[in-house]
Amino acid sequence: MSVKIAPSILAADFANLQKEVEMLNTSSADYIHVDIMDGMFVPNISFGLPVTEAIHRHAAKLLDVHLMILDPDRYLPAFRKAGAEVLTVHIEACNHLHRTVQYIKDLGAKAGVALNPHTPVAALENILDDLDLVCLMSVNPGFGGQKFIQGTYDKIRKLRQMVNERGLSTMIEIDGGVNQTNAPLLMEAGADVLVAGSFVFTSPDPIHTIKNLKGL
Ligand SMILES: O=C(CO)[C@@H](O)[C@H](O)COP(=O)(O)O
Repeated sequence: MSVKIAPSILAADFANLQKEVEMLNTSSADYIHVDIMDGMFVPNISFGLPVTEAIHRHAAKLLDVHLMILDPDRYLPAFRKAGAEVLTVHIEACNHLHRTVQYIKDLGAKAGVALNPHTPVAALENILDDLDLVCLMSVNPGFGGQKFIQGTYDKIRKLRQMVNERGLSTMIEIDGGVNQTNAPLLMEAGADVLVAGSFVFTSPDPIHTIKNLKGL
């Protein structure tokens, strides 16, 4: 099975958001990755609920919502209502992660947990069995267009081993600095989903770029 691609809408032309979403609808993308930044957990503010709801209104793809916000429990029902199919919270932003993950599931969404580059995959030891997705950040979160951190490969291999040993179907998602050069290596290391922002949206033909990233 080919890797899933989740173009990050953060890199889209916000002045033509409907057009950008419609373009993704015609592509082989599997999800639309929606980056929510609060200016507190990460040093940037992106957009929030009304924009997510507007993306959902035009999207034929599932929304993979990445909450880079402190105390995300406050907003989980609202983002679910706005169209999130996957809700991913940061391990570094949750005091009671197990409760947060159950809350996401109770809302009927798939539960994801993201790890910053400095956080070891061993931190997932007691929560992994409950997760639908783990997002390994391959850049420090907050901005698109950053350089891929090489140490990510080792984290993917370790996590792939944990997932396989437990017989889980938890997806491994890689987020940040993904491009045509590292995509095959990320797949080989064990990634299931690749988030790609600037590489897709700054390319002359995003539909073709998405197809290439998938290895089709
Ligand atoms: O969450 C983030 C950044 O915090 C990512 O989703 C980026 O938006 C990916 O963008 P590129 O690195 O592919 O440009």
